[in-house]
Parts: sequence; C-alpha cells; structure tokens
Amino acid sequence: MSIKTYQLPKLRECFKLVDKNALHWFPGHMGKGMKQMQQQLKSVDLVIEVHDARIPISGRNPNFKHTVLGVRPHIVVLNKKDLIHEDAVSQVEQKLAKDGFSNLIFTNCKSHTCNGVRKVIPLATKLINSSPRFNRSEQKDFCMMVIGVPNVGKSSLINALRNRHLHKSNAAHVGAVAGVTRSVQNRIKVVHDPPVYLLDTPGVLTPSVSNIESGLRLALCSCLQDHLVGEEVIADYLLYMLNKEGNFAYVEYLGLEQPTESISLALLSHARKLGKTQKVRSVEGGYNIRFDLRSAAQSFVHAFRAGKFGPVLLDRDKLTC
Ligand SMILES: Nc1nc2c(ncn2[C@@H]2O[C@H](COP(=O)(O)OP(=O)(O)OP(=O)(O)O)[C@@H](O)[C@H]2O)c(=O)[nH]1
Repeated sequence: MSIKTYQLPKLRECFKLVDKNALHWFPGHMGKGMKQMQQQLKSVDLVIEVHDARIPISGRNPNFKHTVLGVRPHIVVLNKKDLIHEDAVSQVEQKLAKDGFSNLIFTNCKSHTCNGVRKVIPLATKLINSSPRFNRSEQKDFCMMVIGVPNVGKSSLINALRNRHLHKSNAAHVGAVAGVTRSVQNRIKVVHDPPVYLLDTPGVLTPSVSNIESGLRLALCSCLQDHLVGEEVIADYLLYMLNKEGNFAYVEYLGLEQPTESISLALLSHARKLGKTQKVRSVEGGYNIRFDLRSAAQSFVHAFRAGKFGPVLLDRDKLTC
C-alpha cells in the first residue's frame, strides 16, 4: 500500500464564526421533557446518562447535575465508542474520573457483541442494591431512567439492552437526526428476572450554549439540527478540526490533490466529484448552473458522522484541563 505524503497548508487558527443564537436550540419539548424527568425521579432507582464518546466534555449538559442527578445512583455511558481511537478511552476515563464520574462504561450500540453493553445492567443492579431505595424499597422490579443530550444513542442503548437480555426487537424509536424522542416514554422492559425497566427520555440541551466551539462540536455530532447552524458552517469546522488533528483522509474523499484550509475549495472539489449542481436564476432572466456547495457540505459532514475519516476525539484539547 502506498502512503501519500502531502505538502501541508499553513494551519489556520480559527473556524467560521457562527452567531451564538444559531447554536441556541431549546424547543418547548426540551423544557417540558426536563420537568417530566424530574417528576419521574421518584419512580426510578438509577439514572443512566448517555454521552457521545467523541465529545465527552462538550457534550455534557451541566443542568442535569442540578435537576436529575444526585438523588439516585448514576452511571455514565460513553456511547459511539467505535468512532473514537481505542487509545483515547483511558484518557477520557482519567479525565472524567478526575471530574468525579466513577461509574463509566464505553459502548457501541451498533455492535451485537459490545462488551460495554453487557456491563450496564450488572453494574446498575449492583449500585441499586448498595444504595438506599427510599420510597422504592418494597419494589421487586428495577426502574432506570436514560438521559442525555439529543442523538447520543439513548434509544439505541435501550434497544441494545433489550436485544441482549430478552432477545427482543427494538422498542424505542431510533433516528439519525436530533430530537426523535420528544417526551418521557413508557417503561420498556429489558430484563425478565429480576424485572428491569428503562425509561427513554427526550434529548435535552442547555438553554444557552456558552462556548461557540462546544456548540459547533455538538452540531458536528448531530446533537443540534443541521439547518439551524448551517451545513457549510459545520463543514468548515469539520475541515478545521481534521487539519488540526493531522487527519487528511478527507483529501481523497473530497477529490482534492492536497490538504486545504479553504472550505470553498474543498466543497467545490467535492461537489464536482459528486456531480452535484443546482440551477440559479441569473440577473438576465435565464438560469445558470452552479456547483451545489450545500449538498457537498452535507455529504462531507455525513461522511464524518459515518466514521469515513476514521476515529476522531473532538474534545482532545479538553482532556488536560
Ligand atoms: N456509530 C454509532 N452510531 C450509533 C451508536 N448508537 C447509536 N448510533 C446512531 O446514533 C443516532 C441516534 O441514535 P438514537 O438512539 O436515536 O439517539 P437518541 O439519543 O435516542 O436521540 P434523540 O431521541 O434525538 O434524543 C442513530 O443514527 C443511531 O443509529 C453507536 O454506538 N455507534
């Protein structure tokens, strides 16, 4: 196999700035969902907080700490483990342990043989049995609430656990866009004996994103809806991050000769490669055919989300703080 060497461009130190309001996504169902979660706390024994492993710090909703965490035992599941480097796992573990998260499990809900998925119920029941159950001490069944920001894989985790323990098909609705689950759902049984039920909840973000770069990372991982931020802005941030990581797998994918820092050049090349054009009305009255940069941006970002550029830990810079 030949290894390509590239003449590297001078790395830029910034990415396209986006208006903070574009990163503000807190529709009504999120506020309502948060209230429903708080109300449900008395009927659950444990909270499972799911994160996207690519953004273990940026993807954390700090409001959960004051609203739904603290009363019941708590497990952090870092899902989409297949999209980060194997060697990043221990770095993330160390950082989160330093931040006070001791019950951590990495999962890949797309794999039927994931070891992490296998560990969730045994760890959860162990934690419940070693904590006071308060109003639920007479209950024979266990109930756990699955929380997290949008699109991190909460429903997928419930389905994976149900599949593993009951060999039953999916019961929670999974989708590739943020905001599929819009209210706290009915209990879903995932284990027979002792009975274990899980509550799926809507993904909830903070009402305001304080840091633009964290917001762009959330957008890149599909925790916000793309059209709110803009596909070309997300694509620009992706290009900036891949260059910063020294990950040039995008060069061939986009049909480029060399790495580039220019998102316009990258998208033009990709649109040309895909043959994506659009008709644009000209001032003279007719139509001009132009390369469709928006479709190219969508395709670039989707390729990243599908793992086409290999594993990427977006929060690497936050692990040393
Ligand atoms: N690569 C990868 N993709 C995953 C994994 N788990 C879930 N997904 C994908 O992530 C997307 C979101 O999954 P969901 O289970 O719907 O996420 P959610 O957190 O319930 O989403 P909301 O209801 O929007 O809050 C889907 O396209 C899943 O197929 C995983 O471990 N690895």
